[in-house]
Amino acid sequence: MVNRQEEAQPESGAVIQAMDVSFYYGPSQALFNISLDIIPQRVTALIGPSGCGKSTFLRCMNRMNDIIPKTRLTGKMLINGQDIYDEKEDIVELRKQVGMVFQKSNPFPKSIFDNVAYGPRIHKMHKNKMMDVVEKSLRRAALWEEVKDRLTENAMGLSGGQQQRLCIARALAVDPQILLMDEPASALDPKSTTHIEDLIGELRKEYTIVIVTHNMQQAARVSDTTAFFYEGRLIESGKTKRIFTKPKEKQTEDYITGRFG
Ligand SMILES: Nc1ncnc2c1ncn2[C@@H]1O[C@H](COP(=O)(O)OP(=O)(O)OP(=O)(O)O)[C@@H](O)[C@H]1O
Repeated sequence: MVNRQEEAQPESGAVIQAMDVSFYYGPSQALFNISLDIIPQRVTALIGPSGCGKSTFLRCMNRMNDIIPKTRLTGKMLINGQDIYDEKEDIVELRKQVGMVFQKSNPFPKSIFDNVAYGPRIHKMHKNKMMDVVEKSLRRAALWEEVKDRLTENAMGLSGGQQQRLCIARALAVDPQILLMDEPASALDPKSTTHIEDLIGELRKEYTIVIVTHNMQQAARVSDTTAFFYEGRLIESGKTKRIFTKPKEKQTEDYITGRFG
């Protein structure tokens, strides 16, 4: 099997470079020799059937798998040319640079304001700047107008779609370069899903986004580049339009035409 990324070659250098990445949960190998360049300020969708390793690969990009005991990565994961698995890597800084949004929104049981201010406080941002950062982040997450008069209310009182946008605002508050999104809309109703997809369209102007999705229509709508995974292997990657219209590999074609998965 060949890892293809012909059209995906960046003009100006990849922001994330996976180089021959394999990943193990204890003795069980979940990823096999993945090499993929992620292009800055674009949306890259990771697609493939359940259990093919999409989330595992996503979590390798900010070392989120480190919290699972007995896991191991081989190969290299470079961000801006730096190996994030180097022993000198500062994990707190890494997670600031590479934000993450999960399938199930997970606001803290605190006020809307405190949710967004959480990261900036950890990074010791001065109190005077906090209100500006909270407003800017909520605006970027397209939530400000809905919550500006209730910032002190508990975030758990927001709707599911609002909670997910709050989690996006929380991730943006520390000014990341990259945003990882693991099925960010799969628990939401169609209207909230559209809202999140529109938001991704806006955010791609400023951030590099990698999104895991089960939903192929969603991948086709929101992403510039698509990478298809199958059984822990990267089968094919390239421009989304090409992947969905002229896949080169039979497994990709079978998947996008709904023959399996
Ligand atoms: N914490 C874990 N411990 C052990 N094995 C795991 C763990 N998480 C995932 N795996 C295994 O790794 C493989 C890849 O799983 P992963 O969740 O990355 O796939 P996925 O493509 O994101 O699937 P889904 O779309 O169902 O979320 C699967 O075989 C899964 O069982």
